[in-house]
Formats: sequence, structure tokens, C-alpha cells
Amino acid sequence: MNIAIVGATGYGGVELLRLLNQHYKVENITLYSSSQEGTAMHELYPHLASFPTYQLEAVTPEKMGEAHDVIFLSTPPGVSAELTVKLLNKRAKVIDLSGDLRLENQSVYETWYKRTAAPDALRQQAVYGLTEWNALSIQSANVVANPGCYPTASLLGLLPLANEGILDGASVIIDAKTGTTGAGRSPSAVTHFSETNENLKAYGVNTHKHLPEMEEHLHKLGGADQKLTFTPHLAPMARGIMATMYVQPSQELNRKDIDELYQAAYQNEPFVHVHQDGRVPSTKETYASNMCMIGTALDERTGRLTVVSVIDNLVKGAAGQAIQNMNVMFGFSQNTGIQQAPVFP
Ligand SMILES: NC(=O)C1=CN([C@@H]2O[C@H](COP(=O)(O)OP(=O)(O)OC[C@H]3O[C@@H](n4cnc5c(N)ncnc54)[C@H](OP(=O)(O)O)[C@@H]3O)[C@@H](O)[C@H]2O)C=CC1
Ligand SMILES: CC(=O)N[C@@H](CCC(=O)OP(=O)(O)O)C(=O)O
Repeated sequence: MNIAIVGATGYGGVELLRLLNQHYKVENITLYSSSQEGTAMHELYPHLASFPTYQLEAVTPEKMGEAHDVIFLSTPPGVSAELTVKLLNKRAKVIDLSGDLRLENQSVYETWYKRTAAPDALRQQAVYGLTEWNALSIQSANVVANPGCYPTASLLGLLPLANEGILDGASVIIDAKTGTTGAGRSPSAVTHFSETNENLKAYGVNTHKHLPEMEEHLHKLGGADQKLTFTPHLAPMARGIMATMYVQPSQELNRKDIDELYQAAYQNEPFVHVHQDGRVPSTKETYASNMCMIGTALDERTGRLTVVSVIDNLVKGAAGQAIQNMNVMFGFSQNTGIQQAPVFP
């Protein structure tokens, strides 16, 4: 396969390169940059010095797409929509890692992203790439909207409950933490070492752009009509997301039913593991891998269920899930090229 990565100089792009470089179906990878044309990747990322030399090429949508099978857009919101419009109707399938194509409704997008939405027809054509819950539609998609990192962890944790009607009338709070790579490679005061190290910071409380994405796809994929409370936090670590979800159901739950429904949802999924022994996972259980690990705890005193879901934001939350979607779109087994064990410790 011939692959293009646009935005290759960013964290999502370099993670795509790491994984695609050892995907046995991939023959050729071309890297595109809007600011570093002619530069070799290892000049920007010295850890790649002993890998094949990848030279960055200029982003020229008019010349791209016919020689490629897949174009990954690892570009900021706004840029992705503009590029996708130009790449439509070419031979290549597009997998977009940004949030541009994840929301169906124009005004919802514009309210939360504070920018003009992609054309309606494009947003409606894009298939939401939460692989475990949407594989049938992904199979025949030409454009995939890869999910956000927080929505990936949260939806994988909540959808088994939604699907059984357990979220109907329930109250759901998502309390999530992320590593600093979630903010990309551009230097910023938010992720400055001095301000992140030894610090834990809540941000985007009730205003984060992933809130409408989670509500929309909890509804579309799980049938739940839920208004969520969501508080993300920046944690002093490079990779990882932990979504801790508090569910106060309107009905009484029992431990055995909860175990059975999570087991039924994920027993055939290569990238979701549910702890069955009451343990809840930590982010290191998924570090540098495409795994999502889930654990649940039922509090018999309050009737509340706590669901803890962890992923690596750059892998299952971005590049890894994008490749999992490519595998589904091309009829490869889901784990082709992305089955590495997590790095531990
Ligand atoms: N980091 C994460 O954990 C996750 C990120 N995402 C999404 O993935 C996308 C990439 O994120 P990430 O890699 O972290 O961000 P980075 O900021 O690290 O990289 C984004 C890249 O986009 C490229 N870019 C910027 N402007 C343009 C332009 N006008 N035309 C073409 N390319 C441009 C830049 O490369 P160059 O200057 O070389 O063109 C830059 O390196 C974003 O949409 C992000 O929201 C999604 C899930 C998780
Ligand atoms: C730490 C940090 O800033 N994290 C980012 C993660 C979002 C992301 O990267 O996902 P999208 O593709 O939806 O933009 C944030 O909270 O916006």
C-alpha cells in the first residue's frame, strides 16, 4: 500500500510513521509538511536517525491522492477540513485525526470549535471511526473521522452500559486526565515543563470540544440520550488518558450482570480488555500500545458504578486507531501492524 501522512512533523504524524513503518502491508510512506519541505524527518526527530531517511514533501493536494491508497491527515482542525474537500473523489481514502468531521450538526461544530464548519455534505459522508462500535460502516467508508482521545476512552467505557439501556435516566460524570502530548508538539505555556511538572490542572470544565462528540456518539452508537458532565485534567506525564466515569443508574445493578455485559461487548475485540477481578487499570497498562483497558467497581452503599478506562492518547486515541480503521477499510485483520504489547514500566 502507498500511504501519505500530512502533518508528519507533529506528534500524531510521527506516531503514524512509527507504526506504519513496520506494518507489513505498507510498501511506501510519503510524508508531507506545510512548513518543513525538503527537511529530513531525523533532523526534527533525532531518535529516527537510524531509520530509513524520510524527506518531507510540500503539501500539494492537487498532486496527492491518485498514487496513494490512504491519506492520513494529522493536521489541526480547520486545516483538515480544507484538505479533505480537495482530496475527495480521488482514489485515496482519507482518515482524518482532527475533530473537523466528527460532529454532524454545523451549528454544534461552530459553537464548540469556534470556527466555520466543513461543508455539510463532507461531514455527513464522514464515518465516525470508533472501530469497536462502528466497524460495519467503516468497512465501506471513503472518509473516516477518527475519534478524539477523550471520547475514545470514555465511549469505550460507557457504550456497553448505553447499549443495555443502563444509562437511561442515569447521571454520568466523566472525570478525565491526559498526558501533555495531547496538546501536540508546538511549544505552549499550558504544557511548559515548569507549569506541568508537579502540577495537576483542570481545564475546559463543561466547555471542552469533546463534550458534544461524546454525547452525539453515545446516542448514535448506544442509543443513550445523555447530557454529560466532563472535566478534563492535564497530568504531569507525556502519554496516557484515564477516564474515570461515575454512573448513578436509575435501576439497581448487580456485579455479575455488569461483568457479563462488558465481557459480551468486548470478548472478541483485540484491543479492549476488561479486568474481571475488580481491578481498575492504570495508564501504564496501555503505554505505547493500541489497547484500551477497562475496570469497573460497583458501590453497593450508593448504587453508583465507577468505570475506569485507559488508553495511550497517541495510539488508541489517535494514530493506532487510525491504522485500525485503515485495516478495517482494506479488509485486513484489525490488529495488522499494531499489535505491539504496551511498554512497561
Ligand atoms: N496529540 C494527541 O494526543 C491527539 C491529537 N489529535 C488530533 O490530531 C491532529 C494532529 O495532532 P498533533 O500531532 O498532536 O498536533 P501537532 O501540533 O503536534 O502537529 C500538527 C501538525 O499539523 C501540521 N500543520 C499545521 N498547519 C498546517 C497547514 N496549514 N497545512 C498542513 N499541515 C499543517 C504541522 O506540520 P507542518 O508544519 O510540518 O505542516 C504540525 O506538525 C490534530 O487535529 C489533533 O487535534 C487527535 C487525538 C489525539
Ligand atoms: C492536553 C490537551 O490539550 N489535549 C487536547 C486533546 C484533544 C485532542 O488532541 O483531540 P482533538 O483531535 O479532538 O483535537 C485538548 O484537550 O484539546
